[in-house]
Amino acid sequence: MPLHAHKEALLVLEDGRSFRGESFGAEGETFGEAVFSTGMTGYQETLTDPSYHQQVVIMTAPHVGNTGVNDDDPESKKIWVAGYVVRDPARVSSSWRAERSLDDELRAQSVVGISGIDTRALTRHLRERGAMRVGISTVETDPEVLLKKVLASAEMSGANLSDAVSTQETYVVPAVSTGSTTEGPRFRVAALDLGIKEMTPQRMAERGVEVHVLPATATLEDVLAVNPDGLFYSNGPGDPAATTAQVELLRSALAEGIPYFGICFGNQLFGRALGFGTYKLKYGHRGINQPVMDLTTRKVEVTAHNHGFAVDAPVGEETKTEFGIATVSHVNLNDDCVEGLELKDAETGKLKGFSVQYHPEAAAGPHDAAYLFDRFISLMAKEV
Ligand SMILES: NC(=O)CC[C@H](N)C(=O)O
Repeated sequence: MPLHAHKEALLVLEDGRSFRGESFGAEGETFGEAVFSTGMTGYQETLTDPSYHQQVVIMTAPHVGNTGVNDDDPESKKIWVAGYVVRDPARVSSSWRAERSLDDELRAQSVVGISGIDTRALTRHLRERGAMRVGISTVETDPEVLLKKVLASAEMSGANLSDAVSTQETYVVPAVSTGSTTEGPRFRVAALDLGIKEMTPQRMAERGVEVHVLPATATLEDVLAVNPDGLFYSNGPGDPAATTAQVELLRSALAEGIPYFGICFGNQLFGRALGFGTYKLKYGHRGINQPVMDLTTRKVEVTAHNHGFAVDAPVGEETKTEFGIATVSHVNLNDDCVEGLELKDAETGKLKGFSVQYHPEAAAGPHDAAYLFDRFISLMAKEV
């Protein structure tokens, strides 16, 4: 599966810096927020993560596409990245699982990319100046003209993107059978799809949970109609500060005493529901090698991340909220950013809800944080 003969492509950042390379994937023009991912594996999972909607992903690993594309690894039904930047795409796919080449897949899904540019220089630029808008074009050769279009493109700050990625209809992911014919699912969870990855309901289902995945527009009545043992909020694209309806829904659910677990966007919205603010990180965390400390056990996990925003909450302090006592449960050891929250009943000290900014469901790994799904089970079982 050799690469197609490619024409020239141009990448222009919002601050005017430009790179010339070759077209990779589809030809055309695309715009989004330029972000870099440090993952060396799992490019299919990255491409199909709905949280990357409206983001142009730059891979810091220089050689991407080696194992081609298969139909088993995607985290959703399509590629969500707005554009893809790879230093040196693999010319040959080599894996018994490969069904197509990455180049062909990007073309088939009309995803515009660029290769052959100095991705290290581009990454260092973003690390110094911060995430910013970018344009990639195979039709425009004048950087000045492309820059004007970049400056007119949508910004990530203030973006509400949940409806664009969420399911329209509720669907059920059944609990994986335990082998016993009499045993039904252990728990039922209402999961709000803000851009959910397929691995998430899967990780719950294999622990005996029946997952009802609800649209982002679901109301409290929709949640209660599931008669859930727990409420879950997924990862997803956009600015948490621009999301109101889902924060209100979560506050109503907490008032009803429904146990809560949130991942990534679900951590940010939990923070907002508890009264904390959120802010945009300079360049965010994206990759599969971020060190996070669980402040209760002092254990460090190596974790998968994809976030550009974070919760502004005090570390090492208890915050009184109308729902109970909130604390920061996890921090990132690279930049001390809040990576998890916990809510306990003010009188009994029992856990009422928790969330993490990173990805316990991570495919292709690491799996250090998978214990958090067991913790959700314990919470629903009222063991913690
Ligand atoms: N993966 C996610 O859920 C991302 C959350 C949010 N959109 C952010 O960039 O921080």
